[in-house]
Amino acid sequence: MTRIKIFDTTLRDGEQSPGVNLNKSEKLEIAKQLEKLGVDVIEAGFPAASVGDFEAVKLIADTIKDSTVTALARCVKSDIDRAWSALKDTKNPRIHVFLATSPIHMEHKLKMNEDEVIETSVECVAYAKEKFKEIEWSAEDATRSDLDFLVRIITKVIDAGATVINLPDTVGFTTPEEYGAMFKYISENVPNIEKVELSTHCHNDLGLAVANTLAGIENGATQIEVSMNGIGERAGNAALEEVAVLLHIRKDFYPYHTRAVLKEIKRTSDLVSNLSGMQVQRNKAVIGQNAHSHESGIHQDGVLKNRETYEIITPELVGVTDANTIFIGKHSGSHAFKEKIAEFNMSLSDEESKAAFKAFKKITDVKKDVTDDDIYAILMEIKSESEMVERYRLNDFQINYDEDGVCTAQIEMVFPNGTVRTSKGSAFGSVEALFKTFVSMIPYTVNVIDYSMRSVGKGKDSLAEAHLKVNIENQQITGRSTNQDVLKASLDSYINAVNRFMIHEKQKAGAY
Ligand SMILES: CC(=O)SCCNC(=O)CCNC(=O)[C@H](O)C(C)(C)COP(=O)(O)OP(=O)(O)OC[C@H]1O[C@@H](n2cnc3c(N)ncnc32)[C@H](O)[C@@H]1OP(=O)(O)O
Ligand SMILES: CC(C)C(=O)C(=O)O
Ligand SMILES: [Mg+2]
Repeated sequence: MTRIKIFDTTLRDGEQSPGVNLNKSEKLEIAKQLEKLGVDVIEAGFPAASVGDFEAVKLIADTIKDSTVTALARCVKSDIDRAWSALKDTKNPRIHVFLATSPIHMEHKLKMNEDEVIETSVECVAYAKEKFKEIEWSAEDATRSDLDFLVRIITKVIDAGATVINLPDTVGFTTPEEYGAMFKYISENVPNIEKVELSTHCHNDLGLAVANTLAGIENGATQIEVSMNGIGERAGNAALEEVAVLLHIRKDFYPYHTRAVLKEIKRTSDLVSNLSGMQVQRNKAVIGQNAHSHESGIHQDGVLKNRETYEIITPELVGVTDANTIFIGKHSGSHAFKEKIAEFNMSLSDEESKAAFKAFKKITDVKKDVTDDDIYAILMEIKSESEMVERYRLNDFQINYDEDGVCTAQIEMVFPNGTVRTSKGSAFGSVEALFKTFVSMIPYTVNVIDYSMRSVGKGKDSLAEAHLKVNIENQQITGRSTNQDVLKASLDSYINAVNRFMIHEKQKAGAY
């Protein structure tokens, strides 16, 4: 097994993501977590870029003990001096210098010819060698560079003292076959190549960053430059968590391993996402919210019988402790639904289970996220509909508005004991009048804590969904109802909360 070193560039290339700006204590916090994650090299920033970045690199360099700390510099003496001032007190200071080698960058950006690029690179590596033992030199835009020019310049920078040669796919242009071939060509044609370590640095513009990184590894790279959650310039860099988990999961096929502590992945990902403000997409490989969830009935049934039918990465492997592995939704089947019912510790007859599953499927057609609360409400509804459960039922209601804007509600209810009663009440709003009238008819003290309404679906015939949180006799209960009429949905959500309270009370008393 060949050991692959992880060079994390979350704090440098990752911070180059548009909109990301980390302060020095945030950067230190991330660096400490990267150290726990077991990364070999932390690229802490670009000290010449700003005073803040210089201070952050210095703070990280002075604090981190188990990882090498490095910083980026152009082939400019003052950049190298600045990097040295920031890094000199760390255990293994490494400088990372770079210069572009592609025709387009040399001609239009640097305005240098090939010989000048070689001379500048050699001079800067030699200058850096006066201070640093470890020098990484990057051929920026290597994948659009002439291979024989790369052979010439790499030979010279190794002679000047470089210890790591990085071949970046700066603009995410290459493909696995081509990137692998470049590493092979460089390994076979640079005469002094055995003196250095080869490194990948892949961008994700064509969605190939991880595949290209793997191709680099298969062709001689022993260091990979990656970032947490794949953040970085434009479409980002190869995602650390994806490559590390890939090498672990497919160790049957790839003879490589890293030092990454995989169970620290989730914590690191969350920290980077929170501090950078770059949210992780739900379907992101390895770490997205959906990465460990199964929604469709056939998959859920398989997973319930044996996780490995549809799961290659366990949530525990990457430190996910709160995975909703069986996501109950529109595509779920009865096996998964039964499993969910069991979580509520409620015994339902076969008839009741079938009715609950039918009601659940009906809701999934109109509601995007069916929560545990929704399922609980369905189960309560089913229970309360069964013969033995007494409950309040709405027969009819009316609202009248007078000239002063006062609303009067009239409600006709069937009581739990079967009697029918009507009552009236007034308020300045129709919902308030309904709530006030209903509460005057029941023997409980109720306080509304929260009431919200949202539309389900689109258009004028969309459904109104009312959510209510109330305190009944010192217990917090939620009520929910969906209807095309907002007032009916509101009143039903109140009645639903009171009925649920009554079921709770009966459950407590051991009635069922
Ligand atoms: C592929 C990458 O990710 S490279 C890293 C990119 N990261 C960053 O640029 C973030 C930090 N950068 C900065 O804060 C600023 O760009 C600084 C402080 C480094 C430089 O700022 P300025 O001096 O104002 O220059 P500016 O950024 O506008 O232009 C870059 C200059 O560096 C030159 N340059 C670019 N790369 C290199 C290099 N590797 N070595 C030497 N010079 C270089 C450019 O040709 C240009 O020079 P010119 O002024 O003679 O035309
Ligand atoms: C500075 C270099 C390594 C870089 O980030 C790139 O080329 O993408
Ligand atoms: Mg980059």
